[in-house]
Amino acid sequence: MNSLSRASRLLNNLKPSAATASTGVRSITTLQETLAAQVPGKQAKLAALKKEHGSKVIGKVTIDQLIGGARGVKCMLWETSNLDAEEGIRFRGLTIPECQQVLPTYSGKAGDGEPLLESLIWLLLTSEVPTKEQVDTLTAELHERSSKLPSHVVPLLNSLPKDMHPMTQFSIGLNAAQTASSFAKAYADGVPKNEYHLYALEDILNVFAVIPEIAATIYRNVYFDGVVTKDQSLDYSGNFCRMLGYNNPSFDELMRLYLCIHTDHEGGNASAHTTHLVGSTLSDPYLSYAAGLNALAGPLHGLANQEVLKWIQALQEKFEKEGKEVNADTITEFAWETLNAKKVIPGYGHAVLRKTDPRYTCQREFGLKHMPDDPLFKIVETIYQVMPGILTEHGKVANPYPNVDSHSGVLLWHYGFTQYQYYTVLFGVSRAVGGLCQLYWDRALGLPLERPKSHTPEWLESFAKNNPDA
Ligand SMILES: CC(=O)SCCNC(=O)CCNC(=O)[C@H](O)C(C)(C)COP(=O)(O)OP(=O)(O)OC[C@H]1O[C@@H](n2cnc3c(N)ncnc32)[C@H](O)[C@@H]1OP(=O)(O)O
Ligand SMILES: O=C([O-])CC(=O)C(=O)O
Repeated sequence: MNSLSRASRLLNNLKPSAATASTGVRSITTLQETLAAQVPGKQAKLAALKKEHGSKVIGKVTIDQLIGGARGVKCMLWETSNLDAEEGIRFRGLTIPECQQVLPTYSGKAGDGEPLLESLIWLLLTSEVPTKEQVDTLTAELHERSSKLPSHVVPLLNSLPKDMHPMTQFSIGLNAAQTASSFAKAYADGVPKNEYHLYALEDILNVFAVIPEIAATIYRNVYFDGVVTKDQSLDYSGNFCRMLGYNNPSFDELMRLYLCIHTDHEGGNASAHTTHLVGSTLSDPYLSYAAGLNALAGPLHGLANQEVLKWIQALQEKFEKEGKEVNADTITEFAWETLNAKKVIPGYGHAVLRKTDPRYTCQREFGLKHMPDDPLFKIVETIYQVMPGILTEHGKVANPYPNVDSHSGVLLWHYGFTQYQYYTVLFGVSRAVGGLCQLYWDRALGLPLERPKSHTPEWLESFAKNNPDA
């Protein structure tokens, strides 16, 4: 088969069945059609930018930055979101409150409830705010694609030791699902590079579709009976909640909010960057995002949400034993013990943000609305009152304010979701969306292998010696 007919066959396969009504008349523009219309223009724009301005200097790099984890070094193209140190994240230009105002919700009315994850997938991929009808077609398509989880994955997950960390299991599960990759097959078959994005999109939508079952199987296996029950009459998040074993409309709303706000945080964060880096080698989207999951599993990144709960549990345990109340004074005492032991306060600080994370703020607002009297919610509120002052006094931290991980666990705990070792898996279900929507554009724009330059300490010493005024 020549590559043109293969590509047009793929495009036909990609059209969601729900987009064509039972009459066979297509009434709305599908996700694939929207993207197909955008790709040539975006490719041309990027080529023009490179041609006209490619040699312009946008920054310098100091030795501090080279040693210090490349903070602030501008070296990555990222379409889907942008992070401002003061304001926080914007998804395709929209802040979180703006997304909450304009994106379709479960009730169908924007602003009435939390946005659907499918709305955000559409927004991040296309930069357009979808209609509820468009979102519904995507929900139906993802439900249909969920059958593409290879049959060996659940038995493999069932065979894993229950005490293996849920993130390790998640990574194994997604790596194992890679046998279904269309991208890997297409590459092996020798498709031309201008078609890579078509196969990448196929894989990306399939990853979105199958990861709830991987994640839910891990949860049900490790903590319960291993039984996963779907309800595909619901949206992506609602169905995921049923698969996890939760059936509470308020928890469904929390999960919609949770899954939307954790999706994307521009390109430099470790999980997104890893996905982008691994994808740049033309590893397929399954392998690329499995690598991203391994980055998310680190305690300075996504694992911090479990560490926050662990920290609060240890705090409660200590003062209960001592017969003391958990209040501003005891929290301050415990925070100083942590800092003096040269450990971090989980959920505080950030590599880019210099103000309270708006993802913290919207979760706090959810808490104020749904659980203002919850004892753990109140502890988090008290921590928020004292911690910025403590960290400022400590004097090392560039940002003394809370990040997203500081609040997420407490909200889950309120609904009885107390298995905090699992929390980062939920983060991983959401982060797939940001990392992989960008990976689609990486391939559509033909971005090259990522390969920055490193230097030895000897080179740096000699550079510094020979360039006293640099
Ligand atoms: C989804 C996310 O990934 S959000 C981040 C989740 N991670 C956490 O919440 C873990 C706690 N926070 C941290 O460890 C850090 O703030 C990070 C990793 C998020 C950012 O790291 P950096 O950009 O290096 O932070 P910063 O420039 O403020 O670090 C300066 C010093 O303050 C320390 N510091 C930063 N945050 C904290 C904190 N919460 N508690 C104690 N010390 C801290 C750093 O360890 C560093 O110490 P060092 O000079 O001895 O190495
Ligand atoms: O931006 C970062 O470095 C970390 C973070 O908050 C995220 O990835 O969500």
